Amino acid sequence: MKIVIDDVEKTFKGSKKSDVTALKNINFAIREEEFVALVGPSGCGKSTLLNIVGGLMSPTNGEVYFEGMEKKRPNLGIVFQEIALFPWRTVYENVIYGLQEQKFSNQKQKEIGDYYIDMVGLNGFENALPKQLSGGMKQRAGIARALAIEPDLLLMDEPFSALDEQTRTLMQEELLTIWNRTKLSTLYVTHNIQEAVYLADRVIVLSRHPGQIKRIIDIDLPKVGRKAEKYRTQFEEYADQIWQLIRHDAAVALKEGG
Ligand SMILES: Nc1ncnc2c1ncn2[C@@H]1O[C@H](COP(=O)(O)OP(=O)(O)OP(=O)(O)O)[C@@H](O)[C@H]1O
Repeated sequence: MKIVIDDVEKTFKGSKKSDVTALKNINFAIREEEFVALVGPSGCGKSTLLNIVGGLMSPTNGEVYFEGMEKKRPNLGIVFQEIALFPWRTVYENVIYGLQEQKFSNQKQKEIGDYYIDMVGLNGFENALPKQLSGGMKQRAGIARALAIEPDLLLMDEPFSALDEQTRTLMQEELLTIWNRTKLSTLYVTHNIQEAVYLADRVIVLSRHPGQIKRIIDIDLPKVGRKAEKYRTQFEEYADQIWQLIRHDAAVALKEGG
């Protein structure tokens, strides 16, 4: 199975001002068990592209399809920056939400719910309400909920950007551990270059106005232990290469206010 993003274009119709072409000529595929990061300056269309891949928005031209899949509709796991947990549901009830929707038996819900709560390290907090959780724990609950439906594709839009730096670093490490267990095809939006190099198999760099693919970079480093001393030079070279590609557009975005 692979997810094909085929010549996607998105133009937002302006009211008084002219139309905004947010994305143009976007062509790539997410392979089975591949982690793809999407990076680019503010306003390059990262979120728009993720929304289109997730079917939350239609492209103006082109299409997204799941190749080699027998089911009619793919299962999608979505994790946003601000996880929208149901405030009146406990952690457990939030995690099994998608399973209830899909009419899984109570026993199956419990089995899968417990498995993913354990995977994200929320044991002991099953009965807590979201307001009792820290930011990092909320994100973990959201990730468990997205994983519980065993999605064909995991979509993550800046999932850790609202967290403090230490929590964020820990969550990146945890995500990598989880990913190594689940090996889910993942599209991950971030403006953090280090995060992209740390997590991804491939990094897609977008330019802005219109958002186009500037370069696709294979991160040829082992998934585990990527931050080890012996890879430091290569890691920094990848990060620098990406920054050089983004730098000019990021400076323009800063002047224009995004
Ligand atoms: N609903 C909309 N109507 C009009 N223009 C839009 C709409 N949504 C996004 N845009 C424009 O499309 C472009 C891409 O926006 P998008 O939010 O996808 O970028 P982004 O890369 O995710 O930005 P950021 O990193 O700041 O979150 C921007 O120029 C934005 O102003």
